Amino acid sequence: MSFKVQPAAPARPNRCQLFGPGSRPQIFEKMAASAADVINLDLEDSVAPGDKAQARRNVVEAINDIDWGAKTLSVRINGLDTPFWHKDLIEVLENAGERLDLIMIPKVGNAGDIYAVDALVSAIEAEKGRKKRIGFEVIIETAAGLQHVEEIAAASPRMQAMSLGAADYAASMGMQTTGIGGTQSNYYMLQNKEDAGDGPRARHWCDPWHHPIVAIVAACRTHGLLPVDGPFGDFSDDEGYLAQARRSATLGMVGKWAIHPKQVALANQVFTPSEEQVREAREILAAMEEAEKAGQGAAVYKGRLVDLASIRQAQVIVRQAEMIAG
Ligand SMILES: CCC(=O)SCCNC(=O)CCNC(=O)[C@H](O)C(C)(C)COP(=O)(O)OP(=O)(O)OC[C@H]1O[C@@H](n2cnc3c(N)ncnc32)[C@H](O)[C@@H]1OP(=O)(O)O
Ligand SMILES: O=CC(=O)O
Ligand SMILES: [Mg+2]
Repeated sequence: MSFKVQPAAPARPNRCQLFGPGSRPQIFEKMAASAADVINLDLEDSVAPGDKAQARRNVVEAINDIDWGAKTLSVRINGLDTPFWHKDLIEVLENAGERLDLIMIPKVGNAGDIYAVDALVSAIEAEKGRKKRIGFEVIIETAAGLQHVEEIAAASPRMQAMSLGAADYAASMGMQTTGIGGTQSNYYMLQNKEDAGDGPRARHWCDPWHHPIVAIVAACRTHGLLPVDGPFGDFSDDEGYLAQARRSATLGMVGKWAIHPKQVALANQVFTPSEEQVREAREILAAMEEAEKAGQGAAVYKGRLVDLASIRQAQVIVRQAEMIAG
């Protein structure tokens, strides 16, 4: 470990973030009744430009009037390249009560973007005498955002989480796809001609999201934020969603967005450590306790090596399970 100890991420469940357009108030109560840990009321890309003003009013009313239970409540504002973002902040923060937890900033390109939002939010909080400090979550979904991911993670003490926005990321990178997340048909390795012989050549699909996911996880873990996987657009493909979520969980992400209510249970399933995973982690901790008593730093568990690093790995799973159980 470096002399600088890795800071802990916020200790709150973030397995699923359910999105809903701010211009569709009919679904807000359904969002509140869902099993998502985080609710994102959207003022950005799911709201048509002509509906932005009404959507702000809907969102303020929903924050003030709906019982959101123990959920983390977030509003996604418009990007800093639009004429909407400052009014999103002013109208929401001047009129919504203290129930609001987070502001989500999309298309963040560098730490200066966070600084600008922080300055405006701080001024409104001070003027209105807001008691609870609003936290920030951001979406890494542009080439610049990926290049500056670490400075963005470190940009403000308000920062709590970072998501990968696969749709805008693909557009910004010039990727040849209209799919939102998941497997991309043309991104594959082809078996060597020689190895295939006379038979058909096997294809192995690669993961085009691997690099940004790892970059986001590393930046988040370095600065004590929650790394989150973003949208999976084809909500008729449960298996595809599960596969994407499992890859993200394996790489260290703590949750994934749902852009349809049916995806909430899928995210919760993947990002809640299973009974089997927790049992095995506890057994490893017990095996290491025995090893320590015997004056050993390494032991054998189910025929494989476990050592002091295994304690840290097992603790990730046990702590995650305990935090979710409350
Ligand atoms: C891709 C880049 C991004 O930025 S993603 C984040 C921004 N996008 C969004 O917020 C979109 C969120 N999702 C939606 O607006 C809707 O789910 C879309 C995809 C349009 C589908 O809506 P719809 O055609 O009504 O679906 P459906 O008939 O299958 O609905 C079944 C029941 O569920 C409800 N529902 C729908 N969406 C939500 C939601 N987001 N949260 C909570 N409930 C939702 C519907 O009202 C319907 O309910 P009921 O069965 O009639 O009672
Ligand atoms: O905002 C999300 C995205 O995928 O774009
Ligand atoms: Mg986006």
